[in-house]
Amino acid sequence: MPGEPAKRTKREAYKDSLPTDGQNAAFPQKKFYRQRAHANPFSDHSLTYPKSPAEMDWAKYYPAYAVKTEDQDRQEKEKEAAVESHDQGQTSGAVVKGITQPVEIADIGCGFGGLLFALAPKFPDTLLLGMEIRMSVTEYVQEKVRALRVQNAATSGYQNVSCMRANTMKFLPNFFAKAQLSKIFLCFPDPHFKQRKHKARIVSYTLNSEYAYVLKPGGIVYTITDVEDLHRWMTGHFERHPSFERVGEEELEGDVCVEIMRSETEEGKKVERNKGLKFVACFRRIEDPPWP
Ligand SMILES: C[S@@+](CC[C@H](N)C(=O)[O-])C[C@H]1O[C@@H](n2cnc3c(N)ncnc32)[C@H](O)[C@@H]1O
Repeated sequence: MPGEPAKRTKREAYKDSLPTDGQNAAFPQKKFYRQRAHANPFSDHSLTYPKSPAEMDWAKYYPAYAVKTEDQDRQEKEKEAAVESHDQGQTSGAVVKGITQPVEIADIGCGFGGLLFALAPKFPDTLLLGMEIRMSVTEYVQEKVRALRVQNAATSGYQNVSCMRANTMKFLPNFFAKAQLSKIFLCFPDPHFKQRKHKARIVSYTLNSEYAYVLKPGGIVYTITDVEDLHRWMTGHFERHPSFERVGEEELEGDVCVEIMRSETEEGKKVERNKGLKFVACFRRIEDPPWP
């Protein structure tokens, strides 16, 4: 495309100009991280992912939670046991490598991270992870996490939030063990309007089974969209799934996550500006789903 090389050069120049000492407190400039809206979830993005959740080294994402050397032996043993039970098809449990506690909140398709940055101070003792397929967008969130950690060094703020590049449609169970997560957010997922593109939607019966697998019983999937057809699609697929029940309106009113999801996501703000509608639906992971 005409103009592309110049744009790339500016982006590269900006990135090269960033200080490398890790102490830069300035927020990244979004304009240098914008990327075309859709990445194909079926193409090979040469993504790296662990063979199993027990193989994943989380320390670089949450350095303040890195395990001390004396705990490493114990963790290695737990990891070996977990890998063994995973290979045998048993429950692996939320054994994590490199950090002291597992990630519990996942924002799938986190975009520029607005939800994560608003949730992190509300859940200071919980680890939150954004997962995003677009490389530049992931880099933006990672840079912003780094800047927020520098700005909040005195209070250790934002050490509990991180972001990784991942295609969750392909690799979610590689990162999370059975019953590890307490909340999953699916905020303003790409609508993929055309019928032949519906298979790229991040809600489907099969993907819902993966969400059910990584969620604790009682854990919640939060969904929000401005596309009514997609809202009906998501609601239909979750309501039909035996592992989920819909959370009632009354309960949602008192949930701070719903409030944040409506107001703090980039897409939510855009819809607000355009005076559009927002459809919210949440689903609880049932403890003992009925046998079909
Ligand atoms: C419309 S944006 C919404 C961003 C953000 N959640 C918000 O509400 O502002 C959808 C995001 O999901 C990401 N995405 C789509 N498919 C994905 C996948 N399979 N794995 C990870 N991220 C994905 C896209 O790259 C995009 O950033």
